[in-house]
Amino acid sequence: MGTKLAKSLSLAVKSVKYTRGSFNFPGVQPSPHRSFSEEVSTLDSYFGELGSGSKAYVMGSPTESKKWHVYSACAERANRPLYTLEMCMTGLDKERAEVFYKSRAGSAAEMTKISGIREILPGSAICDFEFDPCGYSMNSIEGDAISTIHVTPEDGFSYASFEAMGYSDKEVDLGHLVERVLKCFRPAEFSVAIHSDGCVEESGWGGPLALKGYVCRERICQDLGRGGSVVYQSLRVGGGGSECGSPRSILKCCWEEREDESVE
Ligand SMILES: C[S@@+](CC[C@H](N)C(=O)[O-])C[C@H]1O[C@@H](n2cnc3c(N)ncnc32)[C@H](O)[C@@H]1O
Repeated sequence: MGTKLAKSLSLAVKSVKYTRGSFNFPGVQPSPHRSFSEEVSTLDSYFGELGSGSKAYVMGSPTESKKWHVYSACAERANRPLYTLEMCMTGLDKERAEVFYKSRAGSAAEMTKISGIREILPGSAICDFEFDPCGYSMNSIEGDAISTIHVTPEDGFSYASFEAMGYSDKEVDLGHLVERVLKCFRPAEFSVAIHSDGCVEESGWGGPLALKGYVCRERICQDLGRGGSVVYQSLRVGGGGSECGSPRSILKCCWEEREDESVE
């Protein structure tokens, strides 16, 4: 995998990060995605010896069904902090989701425009793609920064993801960026995970998100050693937020512990 490819190019792997939310349908995932423990074992077979070893966490309190999974292995700290923003959105507003049906918008370019996606990062160059009969993906680039969006608009299991890497707290206001993304999809629930090679919590992107119409369910900060840090926040429409939980380390000996990844 990555290590072999790097060696064939006379390069060495410096750092590895694998993250994901909770699967909507955990029971139908193929190997090695049947559990996070299995994913970690597979990743460790390639990267487990990198630096001082890997770190793996399931972030989210026991009362929350949705978790954030993080695997990190790092040989050395990066010279400058690189920020990654990941948003997972479920329960998309039906009207907003309809935009991603070919019957409604004929082309990917049209979907990009009428959904509001074009306004999220206005300076970026977008390569978009529409699926038949529905669904949408785009990749974009802006200088050193990239972003990507994938939309599954089907009612009952609608989902959209937004990921951006290379933008920083100095140039982009996180609250405004997240608001522009939310405007496109109006999800009932969503999470925001920010990773940086430095300390996210002390950066301009590390504070609690205050977004009109949404309440925070939980907010968790996790240090990843040489791998930097992650701030994970989970929000939902309206009231009824829950208390913040603590991250649960599943390092090494604890991997066989089964986690309940099902989503109600
Ligand atoms: C945005 S795509 C997922 C893209 C993602 N990069 C992937 O490869 O899984 C998911 C949406 O496209 C629709 N779709 C239609 N044809 C598809 C295909 N051949 N492969 C994946 N999704 C497809 C799905 O029903 C869903 O609404």
